[in-house]
Amino acid sequence: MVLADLGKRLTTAVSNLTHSNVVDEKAFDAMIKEICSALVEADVNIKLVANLRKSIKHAVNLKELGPGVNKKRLIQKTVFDELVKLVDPHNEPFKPKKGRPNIIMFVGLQGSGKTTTCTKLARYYQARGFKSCLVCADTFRAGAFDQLKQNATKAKIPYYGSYTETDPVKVSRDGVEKFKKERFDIIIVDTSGRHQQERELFAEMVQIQQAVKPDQTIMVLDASIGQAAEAQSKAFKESADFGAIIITKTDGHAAGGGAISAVAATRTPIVFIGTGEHMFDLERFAPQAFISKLLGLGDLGGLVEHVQTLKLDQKDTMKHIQEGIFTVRDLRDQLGNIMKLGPLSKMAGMIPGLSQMMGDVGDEEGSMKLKRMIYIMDSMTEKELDSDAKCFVDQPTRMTRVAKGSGTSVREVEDVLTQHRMMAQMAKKMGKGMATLQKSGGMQGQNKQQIAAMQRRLQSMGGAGGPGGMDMASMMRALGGAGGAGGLPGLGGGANPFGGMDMGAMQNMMKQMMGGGGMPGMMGGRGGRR
Ligand SMILES: Nc1nc2c(ncn2[C@@H]2O[C@H](COP(=O)(O)OP(=O)(O)OP(=O)(O)O)[C@@H](O)[C@H]2O)c(=O)[nH]1
Repeated sequence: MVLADLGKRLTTAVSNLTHSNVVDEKAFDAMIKEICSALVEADVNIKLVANLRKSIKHAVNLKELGPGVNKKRLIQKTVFDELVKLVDPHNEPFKPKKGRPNIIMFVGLQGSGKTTTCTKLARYYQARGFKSCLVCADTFRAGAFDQLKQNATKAKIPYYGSYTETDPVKVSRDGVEKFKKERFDIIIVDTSGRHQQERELFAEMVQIQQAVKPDQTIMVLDASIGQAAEAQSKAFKESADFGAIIITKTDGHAAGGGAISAVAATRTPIVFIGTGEHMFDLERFAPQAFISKLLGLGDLGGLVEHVQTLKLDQKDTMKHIQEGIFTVRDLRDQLGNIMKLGPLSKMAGMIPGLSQMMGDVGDEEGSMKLKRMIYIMDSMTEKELDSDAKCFVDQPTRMTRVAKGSGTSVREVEDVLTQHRMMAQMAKKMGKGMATLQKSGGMQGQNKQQIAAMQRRLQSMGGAGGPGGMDMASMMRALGGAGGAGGLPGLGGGANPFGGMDMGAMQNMMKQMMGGGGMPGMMGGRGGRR
């Protein structure tokens, strides 16, 4: 059972209850039982599961709930909150600062994914404007330096290592000194893994720590070890003290849930999780976002963060949305950006409900559909692209022309225009939300702050790639005018996770984009723009 299956089981347990007509003790107990057995099967510690069970039962006392209380909502929210608590280490990790050397040392067993993760992390910081580099202090395993070199070259990260020097302490010291002189912001030192039993391994780690004086030592753990993560981290902690953990290979194992909760219980911050073999498959770990994604509720904050990393040009669109406008060109630019973002299946997990909707639509089919939409818009005139698309309603022959030019059908052109209309409606709502907030800002200091924060966020979406993850979810919630936590978005099926935002329309649009039944026999010749 992979982690996604655990998520599905948890989601099904809750939605079985929330979709049933009667929410009584029996149905509630059945839901808790299913949640607990799913967690135990995912190797979550039995004591932690028992605590979660107790907390949910305590928070939702069906007998004492007044008639005005929305039971389903309360249950959804409680389950969500308790799952978040389960994986929350309640501890802030070290945050690197620009303009000074931040030395990060990696420790962990052989094969845990250390070398791969070092490069992923260097690339992560590089993309955020930190001058990053790698030092290979694994002189034990033949080929370790070559592996790091290969990864670093692919990711365009400067590296240091030696084929002849056998003392890892010397190599790490020399590498760090060299990169310090060259004013690197992030210097990552990869160490040897060998085997846990080897005393020399731990002694070596301590010596390297003393030589390079890391600002942060990160331990890398393979998710498949499940709750054994606790014992393994203890063994390492006793020798080479570390400040944070990265759990790798969470893409392949439900036991990742066990590993994450086991580590969280020790209050050691989990800084990132590895979600695949690719360079981009590293996600900042945030308990709420993690649970949200696990339950198929998406991670819009993560999505925006990902977009920022890629420095996509969003300036015009964001400016338009602030003004409540959304042109056809905006849609074209956004679809073009989606194409740059990587496999659709990965992106889909970040958009609430989308991965369930995509169902069996593969990455290839999905991206072909997106490409055809882009071909359609590339066959429009400049004027049409910058319009609100009303010209197509006034003159339907335009659709025939565009269909011909792009090698698609009029039906497909209509679909694109329908999708544009949905986005335009959303933009209008967001624009109104901004205007309302701006108006009321004079009365309440809090609103002023909200607007300033929102404007900063909108600006940062414009490709500036500023540091700090953007909380798109709270922005949307604010724009939608919904106060409070808003329960457990989406789990109930028709729930509107962002207050006034029309997420249903957005989901609909994505559904059509990804799974609209394919378009037989047309391979989309690129029509010329007139
Ligand atoms: N699926 C998946 N594979 C990963 C992930 N992280 C690393 N791997 C793979 O795990 C394997 C081992 O990774 P390495 O980086 O060589 O492990 P290491 O800990 O550096 O091993 P030593 O250098 O021998 O100490 C490689 O095949 C990686 O591609 C991940 O998040 N998901």
